[in-house]
Amino acid sequence: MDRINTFIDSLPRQLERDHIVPIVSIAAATTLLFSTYKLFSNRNHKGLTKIPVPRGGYPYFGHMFSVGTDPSRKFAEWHKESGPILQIRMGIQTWVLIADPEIAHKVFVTNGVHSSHRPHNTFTNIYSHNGRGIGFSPPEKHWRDARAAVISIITPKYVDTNYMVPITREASDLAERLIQYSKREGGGTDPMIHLHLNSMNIIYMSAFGKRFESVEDEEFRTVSAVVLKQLSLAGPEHDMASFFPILAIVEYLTGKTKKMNDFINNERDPLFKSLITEALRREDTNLAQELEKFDFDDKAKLVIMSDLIAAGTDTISVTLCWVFAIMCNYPQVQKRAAAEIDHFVSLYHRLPLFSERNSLPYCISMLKECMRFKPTTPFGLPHQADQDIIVDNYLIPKGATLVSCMESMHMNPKVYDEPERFCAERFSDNLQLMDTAAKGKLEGRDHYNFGWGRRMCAGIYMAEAELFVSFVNVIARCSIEPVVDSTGKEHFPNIEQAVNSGITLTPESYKVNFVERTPDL
Ligand code: HEM
Repeated sequence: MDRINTFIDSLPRQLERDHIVPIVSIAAATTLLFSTYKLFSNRNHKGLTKIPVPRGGYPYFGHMFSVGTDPSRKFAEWHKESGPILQIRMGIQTWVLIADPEIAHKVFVTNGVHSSHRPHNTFTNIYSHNGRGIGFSPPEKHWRDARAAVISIITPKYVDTNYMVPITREASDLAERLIQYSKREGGGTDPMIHLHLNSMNIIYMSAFGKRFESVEDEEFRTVSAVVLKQLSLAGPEHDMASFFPILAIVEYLTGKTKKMNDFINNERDPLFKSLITEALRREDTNLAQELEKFDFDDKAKLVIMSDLIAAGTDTISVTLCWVFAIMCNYPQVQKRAAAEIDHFVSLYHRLPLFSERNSLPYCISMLKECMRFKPTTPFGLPHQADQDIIVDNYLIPKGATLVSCMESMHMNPKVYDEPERFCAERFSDNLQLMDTAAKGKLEGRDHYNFGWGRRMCAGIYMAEAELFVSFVNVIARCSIEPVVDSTGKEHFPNIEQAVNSGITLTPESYKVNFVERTPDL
């Protein structure tokens, strides 16, 4: 009951507690009736193994209050106790949590036809104008067309021909900015905003044919805020009504759903409309122009562009933010990576291109290990089963939200030796492109950050090109060092804690010094 009271206390202040108690009680009664009905109407699945249910479930609320503020850690704890596949209830929703890549492969790839929907979410429904675009649309014709249109301008060949110059220029600017801001600010700089400008400029150039000069740019700040707000609102914590339908009343009374609608209709849409109009007038080819060749309505075009900017910005900056934090904490690894880059430069008097990545095997393996060690998203983007699925004799019920638990998967001792240890050479025998590894056989996968099956990330090649080129440029120019306070104490970024930012899992905000070691080449 304490947990229920805590929950009630946490609800928006505009609603008096006295109003909420009856609402929640009605909800509890409704669900009890609903559960009883479900119990009697359930089909008989004789001979199947029941998916283990972790401790901590409560009537009506299910595991909602046991999940706590760090669901990724909690799920990892449950997996350790109860196994690699678990079933929990989150209000009226059933979630199936998966920590074993073999099971995930069977669920998302072998049974991909029935495991590629996205679960209902109030915000993503508003965001996507009822299922338009790629990321949150049902796996039907519109999604296939939208995905194909976007993939056509981020294929490896297209990226090599069209984006390598901007990627390299942005990476060089990033290194310079990090050095200058470290000098200017004294006491270190927080790299996050600079990383955001770096990844935003690349995807912005390809989508709209324009870029921003500095992190102070007014428009950059506006677009950046819209992107981050979208990613944050898409998190399940903003969607209580999908777990407890009765709370739709609360969300209506507090105006939460209206605020989401207002944000999309009055902020996101006008911004993207004007960006598209501007992009269509440009001479250089960009995605906005490419989309004109397809039969999408205006809203669909807008959502596709919004998907691309959201998918290609924060994911890259969060990943690099972890990489830099890890480098500062592991100076010997950083030195070895720098030595490998310096060796290339001493031979060719220039930095390596992405197409020459095989000359830097230590850096490739180390980047993969960073992504294994600190996953970019806690759960990828959850899928949903559109019919009952049987895997390893377990019944995954129709409608279940399917969650790939990245942290648990990446710390699974069945897959990785000594998973808790950061081991930069771990992938020395698997230097293939992340794109090839993700799309190939299960045994050849390096990590699972890019998700699964039909909904797998559409931009893996571009993502790795950005990560590699940005990393090489920064480490070639400077060393990443801890901030030293007036008593001489060194302060390292905290890599033990992660902050759940909706879809991504970011490091706690930190400052480090990017100390120049070589001039720009
Ligand atoms: C480190 C960088 C990135 C990470 C970790 C990442 C991760 C992911 C994940 C986990 C998904 C969901 C997969 C699933 O449902 O199983 C996804 C989807 C997607 N990603 Fe990425 N991504 C990254 C970069 C990019 C970039 C650079 C682009 C585009 C240029 C991109 C475009 C997309 C798109 C369009 C989807 C939606 C796919 C669909 O629903 O069909 N991503 N990404």
